[in-house]
Amino acid sequence: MPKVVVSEFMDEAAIATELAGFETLYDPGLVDRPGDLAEALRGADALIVRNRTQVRGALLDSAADLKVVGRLGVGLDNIDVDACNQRGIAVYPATGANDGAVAEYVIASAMLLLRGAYGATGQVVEGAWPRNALMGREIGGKRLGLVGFGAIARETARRASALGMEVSAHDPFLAPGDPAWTPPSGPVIRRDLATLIAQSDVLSLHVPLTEGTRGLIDGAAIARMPKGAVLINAARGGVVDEAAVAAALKAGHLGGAALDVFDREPLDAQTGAAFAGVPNLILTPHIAGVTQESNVRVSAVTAKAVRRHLIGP
Ligand SMILES: O=C(O)[C@H](O)COP(=O)(O)O
Repeated sequence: MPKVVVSEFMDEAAIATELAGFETLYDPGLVDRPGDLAEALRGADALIVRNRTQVRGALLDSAADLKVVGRLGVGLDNIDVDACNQRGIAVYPATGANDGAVAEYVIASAMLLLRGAYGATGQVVEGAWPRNALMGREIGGKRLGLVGFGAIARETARRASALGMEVSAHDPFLAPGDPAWTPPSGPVIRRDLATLIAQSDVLSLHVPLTEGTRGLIDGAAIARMPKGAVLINAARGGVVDEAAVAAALKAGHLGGAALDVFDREPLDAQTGAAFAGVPNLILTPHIAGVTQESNVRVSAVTAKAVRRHLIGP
């Protein structure tokens, strides 16, 4: 009977249905107990993780029988894919299963930050009526710039087009003639990165963290964004210079920012302090891709992939 270890949270119904008959250890706390995880991986055929379990080095050494890693998400920066390949361990990301969740997060953040009307509940309760101060902006007619135009960015573009945004994107890996640039929801303008940064009212990031994308949106890039623009990072921490975002919000150059991902997760006292008192800022704990619905989809896709790999269709 194949042995499966799940070291972070997933939908338990997917374990019950897709991994029925397997010896499955589901312990979402294992990610924080490396010794127990190493012990659990002895003799394990499969490991299922989210984005916190570091699948590399010592962990792989403790998992001599591992054949497959299921990733409950799409980012692979917590997995040493080359080392897995060398050891003959297959890696399955849950491609496509959380696209809609991230796209909705981006659109919702853009609307909240442009409109700026939703932070006044306390004032209204107290009898204030700050109508002029809360006269925000509409999303319709605004220019959305997508840095990276993969599956999540395309879902974001579809929703943005429906809301009347003009959508542009930069993606050096996507050929100019690729049909993705002309989806049924309306054409997406292909731009170089500098133009995209300079001509977007809302700039949203959709790239993995690589040597090529680390620090891509630094202080200089932010300075080239139009005054009042909104920046959204639901991709990976490290792509954006967090201190530069805080400074640009404080200075009033950026009109708003939503950060779901950070260089260091969770924030510590020092990194958190950098954001204290910064206006028009939404911080969320790497949750853009995680909804009740996407958790069900991602878990099912991942458990199915692991099952197929171990025992076939
Ligand atoms: O890479 C992803 O899909 C997102 O970061 C979500 O990952 P998670 O499933 O580990 O939360």
